[in-house]
Amino acid sequence: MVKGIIKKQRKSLPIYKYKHKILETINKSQVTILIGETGSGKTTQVAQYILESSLNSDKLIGITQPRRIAAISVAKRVAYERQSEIGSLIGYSVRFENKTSENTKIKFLTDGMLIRESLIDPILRNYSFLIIDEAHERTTNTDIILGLIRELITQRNDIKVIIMSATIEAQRFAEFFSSREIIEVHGRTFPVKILNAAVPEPDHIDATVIGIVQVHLDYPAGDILVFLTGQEEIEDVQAILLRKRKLLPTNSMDFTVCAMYAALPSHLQMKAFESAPENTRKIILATNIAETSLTIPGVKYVIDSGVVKERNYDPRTGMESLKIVKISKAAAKQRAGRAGRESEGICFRLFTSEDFNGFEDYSKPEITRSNLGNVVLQLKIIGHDPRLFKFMDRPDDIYIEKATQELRGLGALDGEEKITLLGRKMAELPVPPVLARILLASLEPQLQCTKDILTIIALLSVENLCYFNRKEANAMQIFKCSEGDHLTFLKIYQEWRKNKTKSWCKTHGLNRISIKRASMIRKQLRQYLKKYNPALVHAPNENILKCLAKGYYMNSAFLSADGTHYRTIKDREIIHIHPTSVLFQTRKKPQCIIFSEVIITTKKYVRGVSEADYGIIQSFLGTLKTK
Ligand SMILES: Nc1ncnc2c1ncn2[C@@H]1O[C@H](COP(=O)(O)OP(=O)(O)OP(=O)(O)O)[C@@H](O)[C@H]1O
Repeated sequence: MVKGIIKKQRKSLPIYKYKHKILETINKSQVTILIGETGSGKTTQVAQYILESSLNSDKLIGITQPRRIAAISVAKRVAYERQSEIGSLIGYSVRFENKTSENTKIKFLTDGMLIRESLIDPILRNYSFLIIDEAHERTTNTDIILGLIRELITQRNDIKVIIMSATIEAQRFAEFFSSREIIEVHGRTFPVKILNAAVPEPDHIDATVIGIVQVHLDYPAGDILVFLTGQEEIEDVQAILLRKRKLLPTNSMDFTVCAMYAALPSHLQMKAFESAPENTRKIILATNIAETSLTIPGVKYVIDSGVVKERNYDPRTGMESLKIVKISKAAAKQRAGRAGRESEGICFRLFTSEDFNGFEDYSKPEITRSNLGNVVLQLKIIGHDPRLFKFMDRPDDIYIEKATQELRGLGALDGEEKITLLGRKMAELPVPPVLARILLASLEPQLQCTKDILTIIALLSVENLCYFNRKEANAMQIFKCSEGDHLTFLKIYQEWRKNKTKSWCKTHGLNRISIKRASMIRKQLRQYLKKYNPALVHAPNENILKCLAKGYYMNSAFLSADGTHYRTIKDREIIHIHPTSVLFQTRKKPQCIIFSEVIITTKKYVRGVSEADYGIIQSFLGTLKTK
């Protein structure tokens, strides 16, 4: 009975009509470009078509996704369609979680995981088919994969590649791979009506809350998926909605709220896929991680704020900034595409149609605006020269030069830019090179501070550890350490370990979800370092600061003579300590600081700030000059 329903549903998808053509093209061409509207069935069907055909071999069909939530949820869906347990015929592999077995034939994985597999086996001999899904998203990892595959097909003529995208950039993908095989799949499952705001909304959060309440009160049953920019906004909107829930008319339907953002533990993200109790509407507050590939059962309405948080790196100053920017037309279409998957849907856009016309067609590929430290490190390990590597969109030379310089400074590359043993060890760790360097420095016999550094790195890997904007207490101030934020983080964690209750977190202004996630990351990082047998003992603060300086020496700054600001040591840029830092209002400001990140708003602010070990900074900068 279930099998019959599934069969019928699969046959009803627009892509089904193209099955024969797709298989024929894959058979005759090494690279196929497949373009199709959202919901046409690309993600769930193409790998199954191959599996069911005579093209199938005893090797794997790999299908990549830019995000882990998509890889997991789509794998589960395909396993369901094949009526098989997840992890057997259909599996997935994402960072820190591998659900595959000897029997696995279709493997969903994040593109980051496929890069990790390339580090070990550059010709990816376990695969006979590689499907790159959502290629239009152009994440850094997708772009590296595209470049690696371009190289790979010259070495393996037995591998077939399918590039899948929802947009008309097909021609560019085809040119990049010198392929003439483009298939366009027309049609979508169900129509989605688009309703635009009549006038521009001055505040996207207010507009979102009003929009949610209106849809809830005025529209028939069906869940609502809402796009916001980040964890903090999601938590704020969640709190407002829960307050408003008490004021709802008694005759109206109830609602539940769940969240979906990258820093939320997987099992909580997956809650969005569970159906709400009877007569209750599910409202899912998500970032753009819910933008592509996902089918969230029950969702009939999408509310699109029209904005996204974008990370940009400036190689001239070495600073990274996070800004809320308008989304692209392609992203708006993807967001709308999350409705209309099980039945007709509506997308409420909190921007006018004129606004939409002014959006860029696509957002700029991430690789052209990111710190390339990790990219250069990974390419070096696979054996590519980043300066000659064929990127689909080449980052400016300065991005590669800066990353190479940084890696040399960190000791990952030698004077001739060859990868060092330290560099190889750094690449094994699932954190950016600077943090990997700090973790490895903590193992040095004269520092021996791995226990504490693990905690600090884990806490730096989560967002919004403390609530700053609320009237309640804030853990940073309660556990303030005069040496700065990193040791304050450590103290917070140590205190939390003694008392992990919800109420303790609340009275200490601590975000429980974030600290629990940090604890999980800490455990996983500890696993990676296990082979070095670290002495897991507490270390003096001085050692911890020395260790941090070894990674953050490029992010160091001196206090100005009048004590009002700092200037970065490398580029003489003026920076200010962010008000959330414990060093913001301190009476005696350190002469020299290191910092974890820069936030550019009205001024250039630095966050995650600590007193620096100047001796170490000086010696590191010295080595950089002599190289
Ligand atoms: N978990 C699910 N539950 C119910 N239906 C699903 C599920 N996953 C997929 N579907 C159905 O299969 C259709 C095709 O989904 P699929 O993800 O393959 O499309 P797609 O073309 O890859 O779209 P997109 O690019 O938007 O991800 C959906 O529109 C929906 O009708």
